[in-house]
Amino acid sequence: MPLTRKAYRAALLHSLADPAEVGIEASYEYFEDGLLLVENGQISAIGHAHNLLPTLAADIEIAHYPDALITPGLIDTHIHLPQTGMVGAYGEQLLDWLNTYTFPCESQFADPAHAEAVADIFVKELLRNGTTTALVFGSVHPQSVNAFFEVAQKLDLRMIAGKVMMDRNAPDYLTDTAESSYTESKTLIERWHGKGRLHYAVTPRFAPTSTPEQLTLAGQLLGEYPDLYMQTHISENLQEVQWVKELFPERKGYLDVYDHYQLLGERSVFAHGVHLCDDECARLAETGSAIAFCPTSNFFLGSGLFNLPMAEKHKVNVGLGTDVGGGTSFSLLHTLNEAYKVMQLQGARLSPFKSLYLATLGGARALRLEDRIGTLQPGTDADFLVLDYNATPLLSYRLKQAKDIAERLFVLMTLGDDRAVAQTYAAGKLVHQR
Ligand SMILES: Nc1nc2[nH]cnc2c(=O)[nH]1
Ligand SMILES: [Zn+2]
Repeated sequence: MPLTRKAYRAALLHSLADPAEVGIEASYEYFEDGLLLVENGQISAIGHAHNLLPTLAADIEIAHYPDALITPGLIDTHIHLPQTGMVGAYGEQLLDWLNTYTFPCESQFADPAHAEAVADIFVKELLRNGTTTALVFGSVHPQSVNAFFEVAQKLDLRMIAGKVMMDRNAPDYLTDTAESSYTESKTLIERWHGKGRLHYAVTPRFAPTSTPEQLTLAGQLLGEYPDLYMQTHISENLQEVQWVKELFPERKGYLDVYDHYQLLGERSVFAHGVHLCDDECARLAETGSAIAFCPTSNFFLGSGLFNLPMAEKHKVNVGLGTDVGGGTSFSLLHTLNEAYKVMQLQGARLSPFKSLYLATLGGARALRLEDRIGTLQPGTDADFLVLDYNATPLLSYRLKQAKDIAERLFVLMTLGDDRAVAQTYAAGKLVHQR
């Protein structure tokens, strides 16, 4: 294969570590006039332009963005493909919202043509918003995952997805059985897991919609293949938490249900966790499990405020999730704007560098992919964004008032959204151009 090589000159910013662990200053690296060298889909060098330019071959192509910021691609650790068409469903909290809007909307995925059409829109929307990796819920229908992976494979994206397992407490038209969910998941794993940059996630929707038999088989699947992911929901809404107590009275609490069925582990991601207690956070940390923090969804569905400081205290890995369609935006920039307010309402702060971490390296760590994505380190996949400082007149004017990169970053998160994403690159290829 011929060597492809290209250089990108711009301001460059990436996380090096969690600010909660190393302090803000040691948590990031910033080059005001930086150069990123990409070779064969991977980053091969990063540094100051004045240091790297003299080392480049004379014929190398250099893209220069004097008024833009290059960051790693954003990582969405929780989103639902089949809810693309129902963002903004009015008036309900979680359990009624599922019955009134979500299940009927997801039922449309019985039609493979519908699944293909929505998968196409969904992936375009991810890339338009600068999301290069997502952990994705399909519907109960295997074709939802097939359609998604087909699109992702064509673009050589690093993506993780799974078919929902759901064999009770949902309409008959949308349930599988413990046995069928096992065999259908297995077929999808055989077809997709580890193909290129694709990974499979065993996906029991949440404890109330799975029988003990189904949860047992989900745990069994995880033991059968290496590096499989597990994704589900936990402790999002108080009525939901109460319902789980009634359905599983023999268990200590919500997390203990999943623990009992061996669903915790280093590649397990639990969405929301708004109402988790200290002991549950400690157990998540002990097992290396992660939480997806989904602020726009928690506001929209009136679920509550996620306690990020508690997760930090226990050293639980936390990523950021849009949770579309309970969440209201595909934009992780917009999601960070809301995350800041979640912290404000609890008398805490979310620094711009912690925000950057959550949307990039923190997400990568939650997914155990930090050696591949989430930074601009040499040797990692060239998944990155060009954020345009002049995307809108207000953004442009406001950024000119900003004194340093911390303030510019915070303004990008407050005023920025899909409009700020000028280009998205995946494995070194341009996959979105605004
Ligand atoms: N936000 C959200 N919570 C859930 N809990 C179980 N299913 C869902 C879902 O689709 N969205
Ligand atoms: Zn969700």
